[in-house]
Amino acid sequence: MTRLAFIGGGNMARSLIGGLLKTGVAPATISVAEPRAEGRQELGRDFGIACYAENRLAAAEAEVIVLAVKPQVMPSIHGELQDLLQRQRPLLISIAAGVRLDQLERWFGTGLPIVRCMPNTPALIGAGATGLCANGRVSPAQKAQAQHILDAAGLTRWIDDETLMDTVTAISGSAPAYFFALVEALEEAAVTQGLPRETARALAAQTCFGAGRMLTESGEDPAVLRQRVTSPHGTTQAALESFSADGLSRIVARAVAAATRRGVELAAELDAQP
Ligand SMILES: NC(=O)C1=CN([C@@H]2O[C@H](COP(=O)(O)OP(=O)(O)OC[C@H]3O[C@@H](n4cnc5c(N)ncnc54)[C@H](O)[C@@H]3O)[C@@H](O)[C@H]2O)C=CC1
Ligand SMILES: O=C(O)[C@@H]1CCC=N1
Repeated sequence: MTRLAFIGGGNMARSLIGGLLKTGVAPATISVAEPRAEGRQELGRDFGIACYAENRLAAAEAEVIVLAVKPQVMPSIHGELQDLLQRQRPLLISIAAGVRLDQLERWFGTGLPIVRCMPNTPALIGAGATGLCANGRVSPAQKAQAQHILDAAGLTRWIDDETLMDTVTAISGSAPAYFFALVEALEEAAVTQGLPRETARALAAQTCFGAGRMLTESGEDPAVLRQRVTSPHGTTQAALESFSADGLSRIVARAVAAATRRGVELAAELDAQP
């Protein structure tokens, strides 16, 4: 079985590890480096995996290393791993938003096989969505290996043009938060009208779940599903007309552009570092 190390044991590493274990991957094949003692304790307790304070200890013997630290931390971790990486030549998988393949090659070594990917937190329950992009050093077998790891987290799609990875981040990496925000807004609106909060939340959350399942399981166009809810001159039409009058499409397009731009900026900020 592939030996897998995570550098950084935060939210996203938890989500990916949770997804992997649910598909039957043995806990003994996964190790994590996490500087926070509390984080290590939680990961060990929840998943039964080996946790280390030092990156080198977690990465020792790994065939695949998942870089799961914040983009700003990425340039600072290569020093401690460099000789190990040159000796072991593992497949590196970065999940950091914005961080480009050429930056990873510069920091970790130009000869290394590297996959840049963008998963999302529903990976924790196997319902994630991940875009992946490989550098020229990644062999077909390693590509399959990366896909296998991310398939455990849910749906995967390869992206040929790396510049589109920031768009992927904007429409799936960050997007669970958009749906959570919509449910929060629905809940608030219902509470304002007098519905008990618990009832409002349960109804809104289940509706989000149901709509998501219909979208992914029916194979039908979202517009068709929308039309089926929308009776002529009914309640849904009234709501959709209100959304339209307030410029929902424009609001969403602007938000996606802002997230995409922020991905590009994150990489530029790292380029600007001494
Ligand atoms: N949270 C999300 O929904 C998603 C996050 N990402 C990306 O995943 C990466 C991690 O994000 P999160 O898990 O949300 O952040 P997080 O802050 O929860 O996790 C990062 C972990 O790295 C640890 N860390 C800090 N310095 C370290 C070092 N020198 N060596 C090893 N570990 C170190 C921190 O203690 C922390 O537990 C980011 O690059 C982010 O862009 C990608 C997709 C979705
Ligand atoms: O907000 C962020 O920067 C990270 C990347 C995608 C989701 N969370």
